[in-house]
Amino acid sequence: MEKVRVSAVSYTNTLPFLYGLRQSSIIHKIDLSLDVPSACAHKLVNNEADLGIVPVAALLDIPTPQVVSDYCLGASGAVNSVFIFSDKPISDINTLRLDDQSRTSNGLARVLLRDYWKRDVTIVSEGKADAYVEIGDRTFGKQHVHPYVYDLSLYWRQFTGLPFTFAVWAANKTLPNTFIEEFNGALAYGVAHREVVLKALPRRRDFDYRKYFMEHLDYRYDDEKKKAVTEFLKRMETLARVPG
Ligand SMILES: C=C(O[C@@H]1C=C(C(=O)O)C=C[C@H]1O)C(=O)O
Repeated sequence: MEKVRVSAVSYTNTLPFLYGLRQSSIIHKIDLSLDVPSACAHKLVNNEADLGIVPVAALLDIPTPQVVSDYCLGASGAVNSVFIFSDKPISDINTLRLDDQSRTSNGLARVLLRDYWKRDVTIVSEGKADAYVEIGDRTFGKQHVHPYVYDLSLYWRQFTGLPFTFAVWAANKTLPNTFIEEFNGALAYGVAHREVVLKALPRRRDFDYRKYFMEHLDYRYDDEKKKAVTEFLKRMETLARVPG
């Protein structure tokens, strides 16, 4: 069999998955690339990869996405790495800049603004804005940089009562069952060995990696997270397309 082209997210949140894949013989059966989430989505949509941890917002652009795993990048409440940062309260912002590394969180910010905060805000892809979306490691330790900080999966929970799913392991084609089972087993191993991954991370005063891996991120793709995907995509589909 040809190697399966796999696109994984290049952020800390994915390290447990990478550990699992690298500890397994599956690593010899894949061509692994590490990409920011928007690039991962682009690869899956354009068939430049076969399998990836796909931002759920991009599932709308893949003709027949096949979710292959019981693991995801999700959160049951605050995730501590997906924010709207602002110098004004949400009630006063008129413009929002999106994060070009994101697909899902950009959509989540817009859904929450419209449906939860009931705000009609102009979206910009670049340049100056009253507030901005930012995701991933760049946000670590940044909660004190701006006076207003909104952790988006926390507000989603307050709005819907549901956890949130940012990205799922999905393929854009049917892959052999034996491969999927082995792949999923490797992911499970990685999630079960988060402590080992934690030991290799540097200590930082302004960010608690242990809490991030063990409490904020929730890797299980369970029924509530599936419900969250359905609910989120239903709302996302009704957003106007923005350039970029
Ligand atoms: C929790 C996170 O979830 C992510 C956010 C994504 C998005 O906004 O498209 C996609 C994958 C995840 O990396 C994060 O990046 O910090």
